[in-house]
Amino acid sequence: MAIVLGPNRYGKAETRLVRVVRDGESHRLADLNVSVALAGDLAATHLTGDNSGVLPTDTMKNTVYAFAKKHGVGEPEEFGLRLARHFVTSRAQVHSARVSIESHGWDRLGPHSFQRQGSHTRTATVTVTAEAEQVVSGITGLVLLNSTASEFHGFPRDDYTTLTGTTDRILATAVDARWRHALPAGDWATSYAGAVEALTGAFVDTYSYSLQQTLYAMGSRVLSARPEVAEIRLVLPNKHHYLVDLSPFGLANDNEVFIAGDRPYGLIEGTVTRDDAPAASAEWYL
Ligand SMILES: O=c1[nH]c(=O)c2[nH]c(=O)[nH]c2[nH]1
Repeated sequence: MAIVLGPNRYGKAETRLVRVVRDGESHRLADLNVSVALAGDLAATHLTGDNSGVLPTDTMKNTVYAFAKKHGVGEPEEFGLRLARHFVTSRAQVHSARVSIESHGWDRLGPHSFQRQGSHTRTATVTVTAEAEQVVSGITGLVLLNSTASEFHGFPRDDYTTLTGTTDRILATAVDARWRHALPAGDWATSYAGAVEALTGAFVDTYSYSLQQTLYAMGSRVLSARPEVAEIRLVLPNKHHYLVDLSPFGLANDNEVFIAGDRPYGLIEGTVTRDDAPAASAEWYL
C-alpha cells in the first residue's frame, strides 16, 4: 500500500474589500467578500515542506486590494476573471484559480450615503399591567454607510494609543434602535416609517466627528420629528473600515480601498430623551 496526496488547493478566503469610487461629490461603492483558491503543482509543500511554489495567501489578499485600486472592481464576474487569470498566467505552478465573490448591494441615500440592501427587522414590544400600557418600537440590522463626511481626532493618547486621527474616513453602522411611545401612536405604521426616516436622514445629514455625535443627532431627529416618541435608545456598532496601505505596490490610496473589518468593533450606545418624558415601565430599563 502506498499513501498518496489527493486533490488539494489553497488560498485566501473572505478578503473583505470596500472600494469607493470618488466621482467628485458623488461616490460609488463596491462591497465584496473575495475568496481565492489555487491548485497546481503543490505536492512539494505537502510532502516535504518545500514552499518554493507556494505563493503566500497573504499575497493573494494584497493582490485583491491592489487590483481594486489599479483596475477598479466593476462587475464581480469581471473582477474575478481578472484576478484568476493573473494567478494562472503569472505562476507556472498554478494550473487552476478559483475566485468566488459575494457582492453586497447598497442603495443610495445621498451623494456619499448608502443603505445596505437586505433585511433589517422591525421590532415591537408591548408591556401591559393593570396600571399602564407601554409600547416600544424598534429596528435592528439597518446598515448605513457614509463614504466621507466623517472625522475622528482630538482624542487623548496614552502608552497604548496607536490610532492616528483622521479627517476623512468611512462611517458605517448597523442601527439597533428602540423607542418608547408616550402616546398611543394612532397610526403605528406612519409612526414607524417616520422614525426610520428620521434615523436615516440624520445619519446622512450629520457631518460627523464621532459616532457618538451621530448617535445623538439620530436620536434627537426622531424626538423632533415624532411627538409621540418619549425616548430612544440606540446601539451603534462602529463597523470599522481600514485604509489599505498600498504603498508597497507603488500605489496611492486616497480613501478608495478599504478593508471592511469584522471584529473587534467599537460599540456606541446611548439614550436620547425628553426632559418631560413620562416614566417608563420597569421593562424599559432591563
Ligand atoms: O466615532 C468614534 N468613536 C470612538 O469612540 C472611537 N474610538 C475609536 O478608536 N474610533 C472611534 N470612532
